[in-house]
Amino acid sequence: MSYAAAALEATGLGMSYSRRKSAVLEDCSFRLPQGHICALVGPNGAGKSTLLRLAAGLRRPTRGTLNVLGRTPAQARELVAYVAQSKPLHPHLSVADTLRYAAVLNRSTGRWDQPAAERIAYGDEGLDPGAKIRTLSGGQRTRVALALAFGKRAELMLLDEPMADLDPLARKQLTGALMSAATEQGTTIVMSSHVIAELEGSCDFLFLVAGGRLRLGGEIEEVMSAHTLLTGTAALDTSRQTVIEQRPAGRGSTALVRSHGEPVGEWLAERPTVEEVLLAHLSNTEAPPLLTGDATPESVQRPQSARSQENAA
Ligand SMILES: Nc1ncnc2c1ncn2[C@@H]1O[C@H](COP(=O)(O)OP(=O)(O)OP(=O)(O)O)[C@@H](O)[C@H]1O
Repeated sequence: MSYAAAALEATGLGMSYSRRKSAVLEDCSFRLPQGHICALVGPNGAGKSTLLRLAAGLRRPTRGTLNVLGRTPAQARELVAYVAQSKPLHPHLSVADTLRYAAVLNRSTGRWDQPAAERIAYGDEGLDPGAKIRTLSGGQRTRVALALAFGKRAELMLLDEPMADLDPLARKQLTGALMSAATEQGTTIVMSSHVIAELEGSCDFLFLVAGGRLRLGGEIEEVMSAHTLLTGTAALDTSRQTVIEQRPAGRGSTALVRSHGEPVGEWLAERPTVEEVLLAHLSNTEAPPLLTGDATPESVQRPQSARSQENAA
C-alpha cells in the first residue's frame, strides 16, 4: 500500500458543538485515498454535514486530527471546493456575475477554469446567464453552486447532498461531470446522500456514519465482498459468521453476515446489494465496524512505535 498523502485522513476525530450535548462525531479514524468518488451515508443527524464542514476548514474538531491532502484543513482550503446543503449565494447577482466574481476571488490561485464552470451552469439546457440568483429554483441554485465548485478546479470536492433537488436529467449530467473530473483530473469527490441508488452508479468508495461513529469504510467492491446474504433454516455458527442482521424468511431466516468460513448446514449464499449491506448496518449499530486496508489511516495500520523506529533509522 502506498502512503501518498490521502485526500482525507482522520485519527481519533471527535466533534461536539456544545459541552452540554453529546459528541456528534466520536473517535473516528479513517483514510480516503486520492482519486475516488466517495459516498458519505448515514441517517439524519449522523454527522455527515459536520464531517464535511470539518474537512472544509469551517469548523475545528474538538478531538483528534483531520488532514486534508496532507495538510491542515485551513492550509488546504485553496485546493478544496465545498458545496453546502444551504448553497449560500448572493441573491442580487446574476448567474454570469456570480461566475465572474468567483473568477476574481480565485485569481490568486491561478486555478480558475471558466469553461468548466460555464459547462455546468449553461450546458445541456442549463441556466440563463442573466438570471438573478434570487429568481432561481432550488435545483437551479444547486447548479450554480456546482459550477463554482467545478470552476475552482479543486483537488477535493466536498458536496453535501448535491443531488437532492436536481431533476433526473440534471442528476445524470452531474454524475457524468463528477466521473470525468475524477478520471481525467484525478479529483477526489466526497458526496453525502440518502439515495443509495444514485450513489451506486457513480461512487467507488464508501463511508457509513451512524451514532457518531464510522461503521463501514472502504472501496465499495471490497466492502460488499466482505459480506454474504445467507438464506436457510439451520442455526448459524457464530464462530464462522459475524451476524450483522438476521430476520425471519418463510420457515427459516435470512442473515447478512461477514463470513470467516463456510456456513454449517444448508444455506443459500448470495452477494448482497449495497442497499442490503447499508440497511443491515443501520439497523444494528452494535455490529462490529469494518474498515478495509485502504480506508485505515497510517496511524492505525502502523503503531506509533514502528514509525518512531523508522524515523530514528
Ligand atoms: N451549528 C450547529 N450547532 C449545534 N448543533 C449542530 C449544528 N450543526 C449540526 N448540529 C447537530 O449535529 C448533529 C449532526 O448534524 P449534521 O447536520 O452533521 O448531520 P447529517 O448527518 O448531515 O444530517 P442530515 O442527513 O439530516 O443532513 C445533529 O444532531 C445536529 O442537530
